[in-house]
Amino acid sequence: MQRLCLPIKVARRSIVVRAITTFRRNENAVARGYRPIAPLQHQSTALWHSRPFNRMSSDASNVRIKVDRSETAEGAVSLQFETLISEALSKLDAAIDLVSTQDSAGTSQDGSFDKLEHVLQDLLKAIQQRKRIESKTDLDGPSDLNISSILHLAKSFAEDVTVSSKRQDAETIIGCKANRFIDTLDQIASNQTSKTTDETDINSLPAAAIGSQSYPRKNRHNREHRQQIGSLPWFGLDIGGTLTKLVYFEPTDNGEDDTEEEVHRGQIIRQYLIPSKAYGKTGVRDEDLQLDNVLMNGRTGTLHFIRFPTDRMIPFIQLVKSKGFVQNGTVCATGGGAIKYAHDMESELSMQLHKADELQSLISGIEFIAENHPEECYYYENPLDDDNHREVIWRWSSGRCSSTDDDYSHDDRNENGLQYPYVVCNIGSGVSVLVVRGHNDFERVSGCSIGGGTFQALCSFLCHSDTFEESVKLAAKGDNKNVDKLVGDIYGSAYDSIGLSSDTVAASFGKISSPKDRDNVKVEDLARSMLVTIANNIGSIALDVAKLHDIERIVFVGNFLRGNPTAARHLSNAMNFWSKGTKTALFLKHEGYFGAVGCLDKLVDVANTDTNV
Ligand SMILES: Nc1ncnc2c1ncn2[C@@H]1O[C@H](COP(=O)(O)OP(=O)(O)O)[C@@H](O)[C@H]1O
Ligand SMILES: CC(C)(COP(=O)(O)O)[C@@H](O)C(=O)NCCC(=O)O
Repeated sequence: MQRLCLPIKVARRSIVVRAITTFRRNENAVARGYRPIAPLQHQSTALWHSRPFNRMSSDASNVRIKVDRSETAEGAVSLQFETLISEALSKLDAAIDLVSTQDSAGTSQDGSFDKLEHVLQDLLKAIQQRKRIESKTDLDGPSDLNISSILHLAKSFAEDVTVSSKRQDAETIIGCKANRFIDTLDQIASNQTSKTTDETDINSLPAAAIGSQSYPRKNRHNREHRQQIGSLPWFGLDIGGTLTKLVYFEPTDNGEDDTEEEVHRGQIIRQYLIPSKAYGKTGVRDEDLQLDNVLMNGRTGTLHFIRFPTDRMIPFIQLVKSKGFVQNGTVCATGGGAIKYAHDMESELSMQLHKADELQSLISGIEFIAENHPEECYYYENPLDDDNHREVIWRWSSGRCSSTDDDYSHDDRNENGLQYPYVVCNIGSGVSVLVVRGHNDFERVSGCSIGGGTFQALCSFLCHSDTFEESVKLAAKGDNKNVDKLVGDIYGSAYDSIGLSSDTVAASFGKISSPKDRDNVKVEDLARSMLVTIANNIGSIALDVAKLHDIERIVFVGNFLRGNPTAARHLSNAMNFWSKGTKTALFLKHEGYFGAVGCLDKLVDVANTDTNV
């Protein structure tokens, strides 16, 4: 297999991307049966449309490219792979050329960038912040929405390619990513072009992803596209068994096509939400999790993260009604409450709730945040060492092993990042365990009713702790060894022949079975034992799944982990210990918010199809 490399050279307003491209020049491509779909102005590279590829991407398995050497001749595999890469990189190259040509101020002039990722990030910023393309260029080119979207995709694609190329199975992985990348570009292209032509077949469109002469220059924000995906404001709501998570997308781009009503309602929402971090007695905005400059459904904005107990859902609906937050807006909801409260919400708020599947939203949300927040993921070093444990950022997408990450750049674990396949273990009220094999390719393979809800309920009964936060604090102070019976308590030492150290828990709560123990036990120790019991149980289920499916990385999410490093450290230790270091426990900073983000990110799908779960 040829190895993919992306040496990037940045000179004054000229960006050269070199990679494996079998036909970067028109003649070669034509000779191989491909036809240009969008010759670009001001640049040497045309966009190429690959009919074989498009057939593949529209078939039922379009989320995965199967490069199966046993069924496919080596040459055909390479050709297919090279075609994908070539096409993707042509588009990437085209996007870069297009923007660098148009960006006359040249944000990439300083010549100091040596990584594609940095170049693209700056170009993206240039587009988002200054909007110069829209007002000052004389090109009848694509809209800023188009360019931003393409750059966003190009950026994450380029990063993915850079990282994936280091892996042995790079061919398959990059094939998948290329497929997804091009699919999405095609989707953007058809959204863009649908307003100027009745043609829906992408192959027949002269004005594909970028470089078209036929885009109208007015209405660049593409009102039709916006209407398709729902009016502002955009809210994602995950109504869970214990907590409701609300994600609000605050647009920060110029929004020139927003209606007066959308602008007005946005102001009302911002006045209420943004100045405060707490709403009533139970609503909280997690300001530390706020994400700025996020591109979502073609708009740039800030994501705000808010939560409140689900048992406050009815008062919440009344609040939303009294403030008039969502009239004509778009609310996408997931979680069990999206079904349970659908009637109340729709009738009280005179709106239609777009419902999305909880687990699908969870995975979409994880992947969306992965692309937008390079510091999202971390793991623990020395998890149970009170003095020396350390959270280490696991760069799983953008910025992985960037030059700013010297500490980790030689660490293989970081270079791998979060790539398919991975296991997700969601610890909410209950627990779901999923295997994620690729984009849109996941399966819930296990679950367990002993989860975050169990922890808080038992702490409430046994330790009289009224809140989750109090229970977590108690557990952090306690010592489970005073409550749990250890291997050492039974053997007097380790049980070496089966690999059990003397401090391994042999029987949870096993030391407090007599009445006298009961009287002496401290609530902190009880809370800690509860936490360890639950974490070990969940860890064992997640690990079994990882072993069964031969997957190395296990990502733990859910609000049981919110402000609860003790639990995360125990989970980490359990993974290390029981897998003998072959599996890694990863944690995500937006712990319980992925479902809400995912259903918001799926705005296009849910608004169009009105998914019923
Ligand atoms: N403020 C809180 N109130 C109640 N439970 C909380 C709180 N913060 C974290 N938790 C923990 O998070 C769990 C709920 O997690 P979450 O991911 O929101 O799941 P769900 O969707 O089932 O509500 C609770 O069972 C509890 O263990
Ligand atoms: C039913 C649920 C998906 C609901 O999600 P949650 O509100 O707990 O986040 C989850 O609680 C669960 O998977 N429970 C475990 C069910 C079982 O497999 O035993």
